[in-house]
Amino acid sequence: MDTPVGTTGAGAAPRRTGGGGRRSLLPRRSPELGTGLGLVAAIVLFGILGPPLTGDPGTVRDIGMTAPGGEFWLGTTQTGQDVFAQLAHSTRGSLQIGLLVGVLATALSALFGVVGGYAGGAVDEGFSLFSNVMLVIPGLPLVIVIAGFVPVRQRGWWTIAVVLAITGWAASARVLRAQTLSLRNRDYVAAARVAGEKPWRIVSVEIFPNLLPLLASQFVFAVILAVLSEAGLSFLGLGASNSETLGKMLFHAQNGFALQHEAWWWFGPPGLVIALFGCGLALINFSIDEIIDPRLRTAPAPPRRTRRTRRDDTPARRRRERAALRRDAAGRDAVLTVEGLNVVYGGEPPTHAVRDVSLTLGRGEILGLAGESGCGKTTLAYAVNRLHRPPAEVTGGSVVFHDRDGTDIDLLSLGDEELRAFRWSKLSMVFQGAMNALNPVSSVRAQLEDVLTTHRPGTSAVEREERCAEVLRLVGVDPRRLDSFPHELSGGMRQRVMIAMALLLDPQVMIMDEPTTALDVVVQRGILGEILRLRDELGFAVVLITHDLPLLLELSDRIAVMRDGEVVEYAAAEELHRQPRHPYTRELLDSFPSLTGERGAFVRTGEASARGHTGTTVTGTTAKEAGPR
Ligand SMILES: Nc1ncnc2c1ncn2[C@@H]1O[C@H](COP(=O)(O)OP(=O)(O)OP(=O)(O)O)[C@@H](O)[C@H]1O
Repeated sequence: MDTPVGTTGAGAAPRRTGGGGRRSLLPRRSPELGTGLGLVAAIVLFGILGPPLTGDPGTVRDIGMTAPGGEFWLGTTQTGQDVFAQLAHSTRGSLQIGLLVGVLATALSALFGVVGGYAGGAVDEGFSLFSNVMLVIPGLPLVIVIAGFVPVRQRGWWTIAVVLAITGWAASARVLRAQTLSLRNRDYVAAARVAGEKPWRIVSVEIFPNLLPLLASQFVFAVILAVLSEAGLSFLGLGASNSETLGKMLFHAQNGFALQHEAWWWFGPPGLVIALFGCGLALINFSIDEIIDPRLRTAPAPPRRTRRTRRDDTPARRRRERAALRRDAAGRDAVLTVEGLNVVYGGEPPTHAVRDVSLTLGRGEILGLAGESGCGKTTLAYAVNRLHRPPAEVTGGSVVFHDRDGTDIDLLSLGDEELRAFRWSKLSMVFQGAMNALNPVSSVRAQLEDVLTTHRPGTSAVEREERCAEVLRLVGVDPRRLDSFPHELSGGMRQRVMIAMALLLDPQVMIMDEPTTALDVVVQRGILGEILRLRDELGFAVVLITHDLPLLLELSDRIAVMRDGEVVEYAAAEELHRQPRHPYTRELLDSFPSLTGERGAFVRTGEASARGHTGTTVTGTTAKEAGPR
């Protein structure tokens, strides 16, 4: 087992979380889903098995209207017909219509919405026009007119279903079209197009699966609406002639003066079945997203672990460690202290993504987090800022922010409102893939001003304008770009705008998670150079996350090397470069050869920068400049 190396490396040896166990493919069993499935399954079973078991619902008996009991569980109608048998046949009839309408309406909306949206041009315009026309025609009157015109003998259950489907697909098509237009421009669809995939394949393999949650809920909605609409039509005497339905039962109950005779068993059961079926489908609808989209399947929270996973957890040891952490900041006041942080993603099996990590960030320091993909860098950064979401859970440790005014803020115990006020004003974050983090339909001005309005509501319009222009200037973007929309900016400019946004409230710490990954080397270096300059100018501290160890060596004051969630080495960048102590660090450094064949063509001077930071300044070239890796 590797032991951590460095000044304050984590104390625990690596542990692996449970090996076996199959990942759950099913959504979390929620009470809504269980109840919904139970209700719908019971009604469907009743519709399937009921008719053969209950016999002919039309048999007339000379017993008149009788209350439930004895031979007839739900009593009889005026003509002595068995209400229970009628209910079973009517449930089957209504289900048939509901199902057919669901299938037809969903297919029509998918055809007009998805195909039109993807094809674009004249096809889209034609389909859109047709959908819009269908949308403005009032549904129920049209159904009544169509159903009224169809001769009674031809008005079978399928005719009613077709009529209901024709009048019920257009709204869904509009929603699907909008979603398809958005998906069409996603990178993975562009990649499929570039890879030469045929349009039908792109629609069915790349786009369609992403629309499934929407389609499924539209299907459910169409079924509910069809059952209710059919009941309405039958009640008006315009229902199917060849099939018993729940609506028809209600129609006959009304004609037989069931209400006046207080024969609740005649009209009550069909009404109840309609209501329960609608309820069941609505409850399933709640869970549809979770059933279809694996990203939404949150596993149950992992069992709470002990707050400390260290063997020796005595207060004396903790005091010693805290003192060591403070000493680590080497001449700098600490602005952030992370101690023994543990983060676990619950699931089957759980992933212990951050293990007992202890770090100190000095005021104005650039602390690099290095390590291969999946070692827990992003999870650590999110947990520090309390941005982690279930199934991630902080199972131990502390994160303390040491404010300029001398107060210590325990981040893990802040309430929601305090946390909202804290984030961005004291600790801001530039996210991985931040280029895409700007809202495409808001101007740069609106997005920057939004931050000021939220955190400093008292700021006047003029002050906001000045501050926004100032931060843009700081990051090297012309303030005239305030009125631009994100799509009018280059990737590098968008990234600079994101950094400007992170600077707006003059934070003391900035966490940057792969801030320049998607940019070319020249732009990347330009932006990182700006960050160094701004750090010197404004004095904020940076936690910089990247896979690029040479870059970290160049920019950071200290570097923490992570592996399997643990910090295995934590040292000054210079020291780590010259004398890597942990075999994994050596392995990482050796994986970045320079063109000259030597490890990284850096010449670190080790001099303090002009502002007195102990950060190491660099001359010469980086491995990145030296050539491709
Ligand atoms: N939502 C999640 N559910 C379960 N496990 C997750 C989840 N997100 C991340 N993990 C796991 O947590 C571990 C750490 O992931 P993390 O994204 O923090 O790594 P990283 O070092 O930032 O990787 P990269 O550099 O590729 O972004 C990985 O094993 C990953 O599989």
